[in-house]
Parts: sequence; structure tokens; C-alpha cells
Amino acid sequence: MDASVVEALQSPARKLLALFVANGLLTFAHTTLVTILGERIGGRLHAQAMDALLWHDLAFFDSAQSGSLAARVSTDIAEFQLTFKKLVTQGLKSATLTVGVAWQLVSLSPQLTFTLVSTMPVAYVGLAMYGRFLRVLRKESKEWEALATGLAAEAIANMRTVRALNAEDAELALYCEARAEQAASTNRFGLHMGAFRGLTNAAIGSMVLLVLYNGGRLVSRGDMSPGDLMAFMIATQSAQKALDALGSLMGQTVRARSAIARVLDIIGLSPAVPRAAGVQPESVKGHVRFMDVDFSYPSRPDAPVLQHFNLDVPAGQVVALVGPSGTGKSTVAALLERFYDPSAGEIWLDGLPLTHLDASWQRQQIGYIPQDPALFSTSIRENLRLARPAATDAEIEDACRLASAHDFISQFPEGYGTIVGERGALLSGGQRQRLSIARAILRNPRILILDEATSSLDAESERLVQAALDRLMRGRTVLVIAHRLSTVRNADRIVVMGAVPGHVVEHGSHDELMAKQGAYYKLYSQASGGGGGGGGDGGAGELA
Ligand SMILES: Nc1ncnc2c1ncn2[C@@H]1O[C@H](COP(=O)(O)OP(=O)(O)OP(=O)(O)O)[C@@H](O)[C@H]1O
Repeated sequence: MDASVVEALQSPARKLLALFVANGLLTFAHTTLVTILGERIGGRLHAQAMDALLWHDLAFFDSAQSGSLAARVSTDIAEFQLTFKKLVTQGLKSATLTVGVAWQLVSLSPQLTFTLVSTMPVAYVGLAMYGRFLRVLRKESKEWEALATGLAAEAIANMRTVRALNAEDAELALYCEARAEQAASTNRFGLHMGAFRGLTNAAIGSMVLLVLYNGGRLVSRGDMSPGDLMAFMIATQSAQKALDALGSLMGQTVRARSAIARVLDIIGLSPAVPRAAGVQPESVKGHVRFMDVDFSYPSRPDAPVLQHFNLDVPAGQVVALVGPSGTGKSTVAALLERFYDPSAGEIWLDGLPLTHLDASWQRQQIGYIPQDPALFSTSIRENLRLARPAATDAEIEDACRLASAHDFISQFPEGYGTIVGERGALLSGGQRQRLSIARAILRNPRILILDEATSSLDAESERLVQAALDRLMRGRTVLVIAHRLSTVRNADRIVVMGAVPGHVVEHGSHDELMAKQGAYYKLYSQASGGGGGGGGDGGAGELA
């Protein structure tokens, strides 16, 4: 090539190269920034939603659909993030183009531009109303989606029960039914989404036609040159393309808005038991009183569980709640843990109503050993440390020795580092219960709630767990909820609950109640196989 031509080309080529490099750098910066911003917003939403869920009322989780909540929040935030990124990239581009073209239109013919713009509010109002309807449809479709996911999650989590009951087909039928409803409602949404986009296009097309009609009249009157009308029409076409892109983005924002609305609903949840509110007394003795307490579960407000329920557990005493199944024994424990608040009456701790106390502080004073203790799928050590995050390895080991758990833990190749599986599935019932006792020991609470703590254990495990419990109970206020009367004989007082909701049939020590030959005597006789004698060994029979 001729040197002069090369020289002439060098300068523009350099400028072009600089432009390309600048373009590349800007694209890189833009993409990276949008990703970082999207992730930052997503991260904050995830944390806020999780925070709101972790502190929300237990009644909320009693509802059937709560199983798939976490998954739903995740999908909703992901949908919002995706649309957010698109809005920032494509939306900005289309909006800039629309503004540029609008400027061009005004300079070509303000009159025609006015005609074009004056039709917009009508189209906007119509489409906005349709958009609202679309959000309702989207919400409905998402609710079916959540139900179907919840059913699947529940079946998978309870696989053993499903297999043992041969319930595979029944579960599949339920799942398919929910999926069919979800597909039908998503199709309905798709149909209206199609109509929405079709209407948007038709509205824009009609606007162009109106411009052409009015422009023709201007040209025929000599108020506008044919060339300007042509230029105006071309600019209108560009505007149509830009608006079309914006319309499609609007469609996506409909989905994103309903997704973010669901997440914001969760973030905005306000628990009935407030967090970090109320007093934190310096010391606690452990005197518990239930006074005239009425309670029904929020999910079943018409079924009273406790009515005018009274219970006095002096500090350091062991009180056992016994009675047939479903009489509200575990509910008493749930109220003492302040999982729920009573609908009437008051519960006091050391003379202070629970509603005046900081709920977290109050729960710290209680060690709760449930029938089937929950473990998380992490190591034994981390599971125990949940009870007291500051506990050292040596303190954890000491607690396990006291809970008769150290020996079985030491036999695992990984020792305290052993991962216990989802919900502790890799451990036996007795092992899980001993870990639960170790948790209570680490927590060193003033009050203990033992909810059927030694049920469903074999004799050897029961002996170990009972020995650990006896050590733990010394010097504390203890509420024992028991089916098996053998475990409550030594309680300072036994409270017998009856079939009338929350009704205390009788109370007293084992010997007093046996001498009375009333409800307890009857239960005891049935449980120990009809012997009924006051000096019986307590048997291991069950009440219900
Ligand atoms: N989360 C809940 N939501 C709605 N109702 C509930 C809930 N938990 C328990 N109930 C109902 O409250 C009543 C009392 O139940 P609770 O578990 O307190 O009885 P219980 O005496 O401890 O029974 P069991 O000895 O069988 O464990 C029952 O009728 C039960 O169906």
C-alpha cells in the first residue's frame, strides 16, 4: 500500500482503536458494576428475609406452606436480581434512545409530537391496569408453585414414613395435582401476558397511524414539508422500537415486582413476641406461675387448649404434668418457652410477667429437652456449641461426660468432629437425647423442661439418659411432661390434666395422690397393668 495512504489512515485507525478500547473498558466496568450492585442488593435482601423469618412467631411456621419458604425466597430474589440487571443495562439503553428520539421529534414538529404524546396517558392507564391484574395472576401461580414445592420437600424429608406407609402413589397424586394447578395458573398468566404485549404493540401502532393522519393534514395545508413528515415518521419508528423494548422490560418488571413484593412482605413481618425488648433481671430463682391462662393455637383459634389454667412451680421444685394425650401438656411447655403468648391470663417468672421480660434472656434461663431433639447437619461439637457459643472444647467435653455422651462420641472415628447428618439422622434416638442433655448442661439454666425425655428409649439408653437427667435436675426448677408414670414418682408435685381443655383434675405428691384413689390412682393402676397398689414400682406402662 502507498505510504501516504497508510499515513493518512493511521490517525483515524488510532482514534478508532482508542474508541474500541474505551468501549471495551466501559462495557467491562458496566457489567462488573451491575453484577456487584445486583449481588449486593440480593445479599442484603437474603439476609433481611432470613433475619425476619428467624425471629417471626412460631404460629407462622405452623402453617402447611412454610416448608418451602426458604426456597421461595431464594427464587424470588433471583428473579428480582435478573430483572434488575436487565433494567439497568437494556432499560438504560432504551430510555436514552427514547429521550434522544423524543428530542428529534420535538425539533421536527412540536404539533405532531403533541398529538403523539397526548394519546399516551390513555394507553398508559389502560396498560397499567392490565399490569396490576397480571401481578395478581403471577402471585396466584407462585402460590401454587410454593404449595407443590412444599409437598415435594415434605415427602422427601419424611421418606421413611412415606415408604413404610406405601404412600408413594398418594404423595405423587397430591404433588401432580398441585403441579397441574400451578401449570394451569401459569398458562393463564402466559395468556394474559401475551395479550398485554399484543395490546402494547397495537397501542403503539395506532399512535403511529394517528401521527400519519395528522401529518398528512399538515402537509396538505402546507404547514409541514413532506421531507419533514418522512423524517418524523422514521423517528417515530425508532421511538416505537425503543418503546417496544421498554414494553418488554415492563413485562419482566411485572414478574420482578410481584417477586420482590413477596420478599418485602416477609422482611416486613413483625413478630407478636418482640425481639430485644423487655427487662433482663440480674438474677433468676426460677419460680414459675401460670395464672388463669387461656390459650388456643393461632392456626386453630376455635379450639381452646387451655382454659383458666393455673400452675405454681416454686423455685427448685420438680413438678410433673401427666394426663392423657392431647390435654395440653406440651402446650404448657411451649407457653413457658414463650413460643406463643396466652390469649388471656398471665405467666410469671419470679413474680414478673413474661411479657415484661426480654424473650431471648428468658429462654436463656430454660433448658428444653424435647422428645425428639433436633440436631443440625454439622459436627457434634458445633451442635453443642449452639447452646453456648463461647463454650471451650474442654467445657463441651465435660458436659458430654455428665450427659453420658462422651463414650459414644469418642468411639466415632471423627470424635466430636463427627457430622450428624440432616436432623441428626446418623445418630440413634438415645444418642440424640444425650446430646440434648449436654446442651442443657452447657447452658446451665435455672429451669428445665423435660418433655417425654426418656420415651422411646431402650432400657440401657434410658438408664444412661435418666442418670444424666438426675444429675442435671439437681437444684433446678423442673417441669416434667410425662406419659410414663415411672418417671414422675419422685416429683415434688404431680399435676394431672384432664380432658376438659387445660383443666387440672388433681395435684399432689405421688403418695398423696395414690392415697386419694382418684384420677392419678386410676391412671397409675392402668399403666402398671391393673395392680393399682400404692407401693407399686411404677411400671413402665404408658398413660395414653
Ligand atoms: N402447633 C399446633 N397448632 C395447632 N394445634 C396444636 C398444635 N400443637 C398442638 N396442638 C393441639 O393442641 C392440643 C394439645 O396438644 P399438646 O401437644 O399440648 O398435648 P399433650 O398433652 O402434650 O399431648 P401428648 O401427650 O400426646 O404429647 C391438641 O389438641 C393438639 O392437636
